[in-house]
Amino acid sequence: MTLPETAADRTFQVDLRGLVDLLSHHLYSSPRVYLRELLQNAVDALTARHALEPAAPAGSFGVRLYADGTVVRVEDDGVGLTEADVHTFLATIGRSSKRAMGVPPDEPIRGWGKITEQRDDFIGRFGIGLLSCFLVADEIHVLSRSARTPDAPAVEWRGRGDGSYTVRVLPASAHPRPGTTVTLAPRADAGEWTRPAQVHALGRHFGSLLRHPVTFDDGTGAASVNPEPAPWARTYPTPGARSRALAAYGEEVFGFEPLDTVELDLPAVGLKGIACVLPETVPAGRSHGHRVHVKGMLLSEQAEEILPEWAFFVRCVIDAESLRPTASRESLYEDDTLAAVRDALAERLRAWIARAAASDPDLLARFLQVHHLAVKSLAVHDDEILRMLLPWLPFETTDGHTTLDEFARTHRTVLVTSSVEEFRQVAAIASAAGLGVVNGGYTYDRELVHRLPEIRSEATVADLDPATLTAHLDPVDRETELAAGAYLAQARDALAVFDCDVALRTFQPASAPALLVDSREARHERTRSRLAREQEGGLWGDLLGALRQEAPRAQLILNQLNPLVRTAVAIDEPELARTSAEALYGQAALLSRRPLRPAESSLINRSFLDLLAHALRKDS
Ligand SMILES: Nc1ncnc2c1ncn2[C@@H]1O[C@H](COP(=O)(O)OP(=O)(O)OP(=O)(O)O)[C@@H](O)[C@H]1O
Repeated sequence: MTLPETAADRTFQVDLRGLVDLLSHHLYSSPRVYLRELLQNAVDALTARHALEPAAPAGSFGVRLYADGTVVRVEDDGVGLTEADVHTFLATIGRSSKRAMGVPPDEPIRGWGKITEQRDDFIGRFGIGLLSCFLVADEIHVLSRSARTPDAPAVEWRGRGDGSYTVRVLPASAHPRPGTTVTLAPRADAGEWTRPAQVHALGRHFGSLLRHPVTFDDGTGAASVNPEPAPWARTYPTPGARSRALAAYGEEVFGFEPLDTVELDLPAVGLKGIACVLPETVPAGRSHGHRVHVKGMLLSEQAEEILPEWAFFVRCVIDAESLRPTASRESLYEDDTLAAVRDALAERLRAWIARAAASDPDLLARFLQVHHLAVKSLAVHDDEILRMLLPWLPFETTDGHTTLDEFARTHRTVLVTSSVEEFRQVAAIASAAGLGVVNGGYTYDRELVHRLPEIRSEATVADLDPATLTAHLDPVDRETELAAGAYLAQARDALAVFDCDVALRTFQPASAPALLVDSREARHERTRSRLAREQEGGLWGDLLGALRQEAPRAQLILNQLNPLVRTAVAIDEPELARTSAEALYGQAALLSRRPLRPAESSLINRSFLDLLAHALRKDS
């Protein structure tokens, strides 16, 4: 088959209904965004008007919203449109007057210095925002007069959802002043988004921080939508009044009373705002969106990209000049500016933590009480945070819940367990023996405690193993040891099935008859050895055998200070001696609160029944 010599060039046809459907279902989160897009176009038009008339005093041009239940109108004193503009920009989907004047979309933004020069002037850039009006109306009516040519006529554009439009040139008197008026006659099913009260609420929601005057009128009189500048742009009589006002604003926006409010200010990108520290713990990894305004206009309430993941203990409201929103406006364009903003804001939060650590111990304590897990996860990867905060972080220790700093002052060697269960086993006895032990069983804790010598060179940190503990318990005198020899041999024999050694020591509290010292690694090692023995010769046996180390044994340490133990070691009935050793092992295993193995459970049962039988026999 041969192709025709001259293939005629054709133009794509766009099915506007399909496109609007795509936008409403996949780009915009709700039909209410139509008002955001109209407001944003008005703001961009005001920006262009100020660029055209730089001498005009700030506030001389504004935006007026009107809704009376039958129409929604957005009127601005912006730069307006000529007839040619209408054809080029309004009637061509995807074409925007702002891209030509702003930063070209693909031009890379370089370092901080350049960002100031390359600041985007406009919020819009994709040339599709106006289409969002079709989410609530079938026709968009635009009446405009250009400020660029003072004696220009007015121009009217009617665009319809079916893709057709009309343009008419009207006498200047049809729009006496430069600017643009967009009017929508809402569809019956869009009443929810176009009722006067809703338009007013949406106007306040999206436009409360706009720097141009915005009013709302429902036919009964105009009221300001943004009567006051952003809370951080106001002046206050005292620094205290300022921080109270910022906290109150944070509470109004997020619905919680911030633990503290951090002021954010990055002049290089014209960014100002606040970070509100959450007063309650949030599960790590739960994302909390931040409110991002660009040139005062609220674009996103769920932006996550402005802070690194570790900063999940704050929620921010920011207003920036030059962050670039994506077409949906609900997130931000991932460019060098955003990366630099993220780094700089993270730095501000670090500085806040550092300041609290250095000069506001009360605040730091309240912060760490709520967010220590977040800080621990941060400190593991961030040396600076580690250096600043490790001494202040709370840990479970043999001195109760305390900071590492305090703990290291009373204990030259800080011992750390590798599991919560080990800590439970040894805490009381270790502390009676004068040892300082930290529970290293919680996420990050053991790793963090081991890094203590990096910031306190005089501190020594070691893992607590059974041998260390036993070495710190007082031995009994030779005579007592000899007298107990026969009993200890019986006990060792009875407990050999559990790979458990038996020793006699004296330790406090005297009420504790026995201590079972065992570590999770030791138990794993023993399970591995047992499997290797059972599988001897097979492939698994060889593999497990190769992995086998000298299996560390558990140790049952009997307390010579305990009256029951003193009686037990004197038993001369072999059966009873075995049963009492098993019962002491069972009780110590129960106290360790670790899960019992089936053999241990049956041992506890058996020894209990045996002891009961013995007691009853004795009575009869
Ligand atoms: N109120 C207005 N005043 C002046 N020009 C306007 C106004 N509203 C729209 N326009 C013109 O219509 C064009 C298209 O507007 P639209 O909202 O569809 O896209 P955009 O604002 O350029 O980009 P985005 O899709 O990112 O919002 C604009 O670029 C602008 O030239």
